[in-house]
Amino acid sequence: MGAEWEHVSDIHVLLLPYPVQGHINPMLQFGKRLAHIGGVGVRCTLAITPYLLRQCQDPCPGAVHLVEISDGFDSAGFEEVGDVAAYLAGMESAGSRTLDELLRSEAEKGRPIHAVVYDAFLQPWVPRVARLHGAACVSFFTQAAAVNVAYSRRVGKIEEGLPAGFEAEDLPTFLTLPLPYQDMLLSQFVGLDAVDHVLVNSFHELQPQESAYMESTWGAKTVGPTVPSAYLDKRITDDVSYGFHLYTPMTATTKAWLDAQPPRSVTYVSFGSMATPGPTEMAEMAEGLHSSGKAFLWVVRASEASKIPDGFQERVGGRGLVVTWVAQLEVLAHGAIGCFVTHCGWNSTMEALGAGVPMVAVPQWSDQPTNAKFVEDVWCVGVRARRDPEGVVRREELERCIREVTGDDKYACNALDWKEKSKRAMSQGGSSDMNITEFLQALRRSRKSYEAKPIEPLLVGLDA
Ligand SMILES: O=c1ccn([C@@H]2O[C@H](COP(=O)(O)OP(=O)(O)O[C@H]3O[C@H](CO)[C@@H](O)[C@H](O)[C@H]3O)[C@@H](O)[C@H]2O)c(=O)[nH]1
Repeated sequence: MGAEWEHVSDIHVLLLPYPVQGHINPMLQFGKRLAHIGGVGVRCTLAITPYLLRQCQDPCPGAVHLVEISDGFDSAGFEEVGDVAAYLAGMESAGSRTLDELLRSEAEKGRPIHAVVYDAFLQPWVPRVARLHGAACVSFFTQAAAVNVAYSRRVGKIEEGLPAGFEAEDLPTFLTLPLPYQDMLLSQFVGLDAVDHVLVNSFHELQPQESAYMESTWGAKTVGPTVPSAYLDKRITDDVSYGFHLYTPMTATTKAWLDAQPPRSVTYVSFGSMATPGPTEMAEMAEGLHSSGKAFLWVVRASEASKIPDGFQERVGGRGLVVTWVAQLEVLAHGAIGCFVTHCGWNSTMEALGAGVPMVAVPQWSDQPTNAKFVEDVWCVGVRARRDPEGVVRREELERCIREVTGDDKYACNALDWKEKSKRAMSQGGSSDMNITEFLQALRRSRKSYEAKPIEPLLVGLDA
């Protein structure tokens, strides 16, 4: 038993994200917060696939320890595997086996895992294994409460009516997702009544009705936004980034360029870590940015770069900077940023709210249309770009949206309001802070029953 691990009240929490950037960030960040609030008595360990561990060149997970878990594809990323069904099946079988090994080996090392916080996308196979080891099972939702509620009611799969004020285009895409994804989204709720805790990366005030519904149905608690402390409450002094970039951020180039721009003059454009807009939409976006007349910083991942029109950078000169990845939180917090053209991934959406930056929403798929609906109509912190009959956001439309958001102060004012509310939720006594504290207290209480539970052989549990 190591010297760091000698406290009678010690709790060991294993964090198990779905292995993509937009799911690793919130889970790792939650672990850092838990370790900070829990103090020396709480150890947090994040389990990551070997492939992603290699891809992240300089991890800075703060107080969180990193360990390996396999998804069955140790030498290839999800993009190389390509086949969604094969990937998800491989992840379940290799993941179950290596999770079992990990839980055993940590117990043998004298630091047994008392709780497994796992991505809701990994329901129900993670709890099946975790329970055999007597660990508390904690399902962690990385998407908005409104989206989770929509999926749980299968809205979009069966026509059972739309929520008030919602059009079909505002719902999470469901029927257009590949079948294995549809199954995964519905599986989030299979056996959810039986897990020990349900957490949501959001804060109550953002979607009060939907958060209350999740709380009354599954006892779900909001614990977000899981954004590094430096951008919110500033309680964790060295917590300045997520600490697990899967792509290398071009921080120095970006900062030098932004520093030279006037306040609130730059349009920041990023579609997160997964979106792959078609070549036509990318070309339209390029022309829309050009014709908006504003300076812009555009993140185009290396895999998407071929879709940028030839000679584009030369044509726009110093007015635009195209980069392959940035430290997004730093960019959003930079005074030069005036608006954010975003695909409305849930992390990007909450990061923009937390930074007080208004948005132009260009949702692509999955939960993003619903997030865009909230951006435009509920929080009024931006506008949504509309697609033409061919399904493309044209240059004129993008230009119109950028001009609207940067030309009317109401969007920036509303965004600044949400910045304060985000900060308050995570500050001492805020809604999410209290939920995290209560969660920790519950783990401390349940540690006793953990000690009483015998570990069963894995095969019995998996066959059941
Ligand atoms: O140059 C960049 C671009 C992005 N990011 C970060 O990458 C994350 C991206 O997350 P998100 O905005 O949620 O987008 P996706 O990567 O697309 O996330 C997936 O996961 C999310 C959470 O489930 C969903 O909401 C999205 O629809 C889904 O595509 C954010 O934390 C960003 O700060 C960077 O650090 N640098």
